Amino acid sequence: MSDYLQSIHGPADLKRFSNSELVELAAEIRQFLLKTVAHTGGHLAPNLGVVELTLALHAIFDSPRDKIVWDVGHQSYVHKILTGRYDQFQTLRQFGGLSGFPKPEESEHDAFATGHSSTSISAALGIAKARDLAGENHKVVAVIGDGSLTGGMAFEGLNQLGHLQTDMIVVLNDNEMSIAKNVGALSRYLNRLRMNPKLRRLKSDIQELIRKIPRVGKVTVEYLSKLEDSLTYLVIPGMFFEELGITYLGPVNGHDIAELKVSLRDAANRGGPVLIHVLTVKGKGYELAERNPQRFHGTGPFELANGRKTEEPSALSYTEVFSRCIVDLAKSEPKIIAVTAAMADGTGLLNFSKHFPKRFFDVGIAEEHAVTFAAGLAKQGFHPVVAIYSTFLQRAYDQIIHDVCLQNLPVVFMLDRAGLVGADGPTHHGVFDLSFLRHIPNMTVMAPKDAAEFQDMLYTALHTNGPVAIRYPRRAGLTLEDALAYVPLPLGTAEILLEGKDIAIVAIGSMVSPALEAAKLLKKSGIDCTVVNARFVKPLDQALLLSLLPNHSKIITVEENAVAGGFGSAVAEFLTGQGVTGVRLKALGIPDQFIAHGSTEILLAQCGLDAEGICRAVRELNLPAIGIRASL
Ligand SMILES: Cc1ncc(C[n+]2csc(CCOP(=O)(O)OP(=O)(O)O)c2C)c(N)n1
Ligand SMILES: CC(=O)[C@@H](O)[C@H](O)COP(=O)(O)O
Ligand SMILES: [Mg+2]
Repeated sequence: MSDYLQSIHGPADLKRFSNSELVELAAEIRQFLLKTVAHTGGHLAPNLGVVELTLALHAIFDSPRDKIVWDVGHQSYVHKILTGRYDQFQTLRQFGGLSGFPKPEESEHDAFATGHSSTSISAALGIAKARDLAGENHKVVAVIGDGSLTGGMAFEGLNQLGHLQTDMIVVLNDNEMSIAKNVGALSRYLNRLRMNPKLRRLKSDIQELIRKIPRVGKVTVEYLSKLEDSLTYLVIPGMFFEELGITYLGPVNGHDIAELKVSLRDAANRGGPVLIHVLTVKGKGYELAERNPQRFHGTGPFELANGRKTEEPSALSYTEVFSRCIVDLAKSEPKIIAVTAAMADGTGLLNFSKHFPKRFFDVGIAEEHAVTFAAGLAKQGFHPVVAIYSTFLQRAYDQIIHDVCLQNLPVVFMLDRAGLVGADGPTHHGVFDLSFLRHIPNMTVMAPKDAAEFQDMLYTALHTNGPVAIRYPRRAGLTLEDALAYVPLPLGTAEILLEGKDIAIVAIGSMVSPALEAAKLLKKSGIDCTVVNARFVKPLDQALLLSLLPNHSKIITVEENAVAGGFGSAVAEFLTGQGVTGVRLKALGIPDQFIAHGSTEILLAQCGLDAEGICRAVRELNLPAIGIRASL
């Protein structure tokens, strides 16, 4: 095994490497990736697949002068290692350590921050246009996966790229995988290109032949060039990218550094928009990941020898509860349809897809489409359940308003990963959904305090004639006595869990449990709290809130969502709207800043959203204030 990595401080150091040395370096990087990610966890398989591609990119281009934009950015580890972050790499995804995604604050080589998919072509085009407007001269490369290419934004970018004819390269990293096997007509199309290298050779043979015919006047040249087009379309149906005005190169073997370098150089020399179709193997070089790339797409720490997770997640997660219940409920309710945007496993719908293949739709990475598709189903009498991580639903804000809520359609939104998600960091924290959903007319918004209540909420949502969102966190460790039991909840009803007299803590969802814990601790120091499980952010339990007022002049709300516009705001709006004065209100939640990556325990504590933090806030609020009394 070579020992080159230590000596690479930046991509400039790569320029002196021969192709055979780069091959050795690729092997060394793979070992380093495996050793480190087995310890830290992270997106292993995507990175193992792009080792040669990243080496070739940095060997040909001159970062940071040339800009490389990584789509999603979960495959940027090799780029990080080669751009001066080798020494810090063992801090990957840990609090205070390297981010798992490109981050311009971290390095000048990270040309653009990413985390959500399908943005790279648009961002790179903007960067390339800015270069042209400023009269600068450098190259811009977008690296996008075949999964991310299914996102609508990618096509919006390609559409403008073909129109503007900007000098820019799109590297399409095609490993036939999204997180799961890539699906859809586009994937089928790429497959045809991939399977047809012979036809591609035939195309260049035809072009070569026509070029060799002696020129006999303009008309003949035009005729021949039309003939070339027709023959091309004849042998390769739908040369989609070229039709858009983007030169298509490939397919290229993404594990052959020499071939990659030739293609990248060729693309750079051509100028104008070029797409290079690169074929890679997700998980390359680690047999277990090659065999099961989905398992190693994103992984926690694991044992290298057998791939087993070092820390098995404790007990039950909300995802698992959902997975079981939706199958159970769908057995007696044939109108239930499940929709995912490329996250069948992550959202717990894999189970459903096996039980009800005809009632399950993976639409690809296309959250906007998923929501409007569900709206169409609902309009025709079905009851779609759209399971999308909170952070990715941000994409579909307009579709929720315009296509679902405006028509009051019964679509159920299952917002997994709501709140702080931990190691993925600010691009993935789901801390805005309560704010962006609760103000939409017709929408019902709920958040469960535990697994049993979660089941009741799912049942209630499926028996509500209008849009409903249920948001729940990534964290596991739930218990459930009665596996499949459902109690319908009257909409907009909260519950008092603990009666006290000094202060009311009104908590929602994941914050109910730390609120109860805080109340226990506070009781020991003589502060007697009422604890309310709000259950609904919309409709609010207005009667219960008003009933607190005679005995509580201090109310504290707690939510794992941005304070701005969230649950606490809803309570404050309601109380001020009622003309209530003299109540001291405090809203605890995510402050007005992006929260870093790290363990959720650390992050929650940092935001004051653990029992200790709630105690602190209660004590502060409980300090005597002169002349304040609640009144209606
Ligand atoms: C908008 C959005 N939806 C979903 C995801 C979750 N996600 C992350 S990577 C990924 C698959 C991407 O596939 P591809 O681009 O082909 O990259 P690969 O992992 O195969 O290298 C998905 C669905 C995301 N990051 N952003
Ligand atoms: C890169 C990406 O967006 C996903 O792979 C995400 O990291 C998955 O998160 P979970 O591990 O919470 O499913
Ligand atoms: Mg892929």
